[in-house]
Amino acid sequence: MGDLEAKLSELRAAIDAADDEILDLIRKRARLAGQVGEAKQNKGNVPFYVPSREASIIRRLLSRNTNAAESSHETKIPDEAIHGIYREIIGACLALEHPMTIAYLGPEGTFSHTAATRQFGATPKYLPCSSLELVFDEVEAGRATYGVVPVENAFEGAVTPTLDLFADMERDVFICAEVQLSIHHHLFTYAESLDDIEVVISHPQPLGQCRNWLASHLPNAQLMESSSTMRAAQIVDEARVSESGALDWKKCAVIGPYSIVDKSELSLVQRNIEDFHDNTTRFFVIGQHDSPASGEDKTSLVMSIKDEPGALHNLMTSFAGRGIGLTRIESRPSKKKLWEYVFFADVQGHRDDVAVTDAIDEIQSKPGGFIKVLGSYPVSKPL
Ligand SMILES: O=C(O)C(=O)C[C@]1(C(=O)O)C=C[C@@H](O)C=C1
Repeated sequence: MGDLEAKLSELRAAIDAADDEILDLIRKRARLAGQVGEAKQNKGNVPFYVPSREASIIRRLLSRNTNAAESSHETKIPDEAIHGIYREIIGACLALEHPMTIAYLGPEGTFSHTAATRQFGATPKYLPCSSLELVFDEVEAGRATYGVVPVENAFEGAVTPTLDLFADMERDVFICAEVQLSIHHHLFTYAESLDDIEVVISHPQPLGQCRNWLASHLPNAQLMESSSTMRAAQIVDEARVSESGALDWKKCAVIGPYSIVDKSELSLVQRNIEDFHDNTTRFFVIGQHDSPASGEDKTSLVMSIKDEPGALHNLMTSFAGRGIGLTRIESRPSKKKLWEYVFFADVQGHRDDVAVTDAIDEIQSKPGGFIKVLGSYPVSKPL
């Protein structure tokens, strides 16, 4: 055996021993989480999923990892890796405590699916839904334990169908976590060259997020909207199989995630066509409860006030006067009266914080004031 082989086999034996220890510790962790689950079960009506606790665990480990790298002068294990490893471990422990079904805008492979698996790992059962409305329905009916829905893109703005579902006062779901996902779009087609592409199909958000690229590379292509990116790939594949002629599949292209390569024979012809390379979409995890405070939280609200000059300013003073920062404000038509609006706001802090509670109470007491707390949840970082 050469020197290299001898060295490698010694190191690999040490890695095997380390892996054994890691596995034993994961098993120990799962047993402890199982005991937490039993305690909750005995108490009844206590959520198994606690986003604030998960956020605290991950924040603590990220800072421990940074400190360990600094004090040992070793290369730091990237935050994304620590995050991914622990999300997977915690997700497995959670699913052992209680079976989880996670609804998302499908089919499999959409960005919503990726956001869901980033949050809950590979262990739960995933339930693809053909519309955002169905994701809400599944959660409300209890057929899904949680749902994952896109809420806004950093460059394209609000996912308005999601906001409209939250604005529906008949809906009874809470936001319990947020997930921020880096988004890269790719172009897929059966066409021989870009010159042959006449139709580009995707969800309206990716079409908007690639607007400049499309204008300069496919200026004459017709843009066709689909319910999701993966559905766009299915539409072209269905046209290819049926040869119905309704859609000339050889002249179509699709914009979507890399996962299309696993689900379709479409060729990936152009990578990273998003207009902004730090393109990020924010998703909400919805469920039948929100999250306890984690120490660094946001609260999402939907509100309205009497329609008069300065109405929005009047709403804002309740927060600003208490030093509560706003991280997002969005308006949507109320759909009750012409030119009347509801406002969506994300504010810093938890709904149990005195300042936030006071601001909410104050808005409620203003003439025509209405406010619904959609949920408080831990602040997340883009991944
Ligand atoms: O601490 C809890 O309440 C648990 O249920 C344990 C645990 C974990 O694995 O650490 C699992 C799921 C929860 O979402 C949070 C944490």
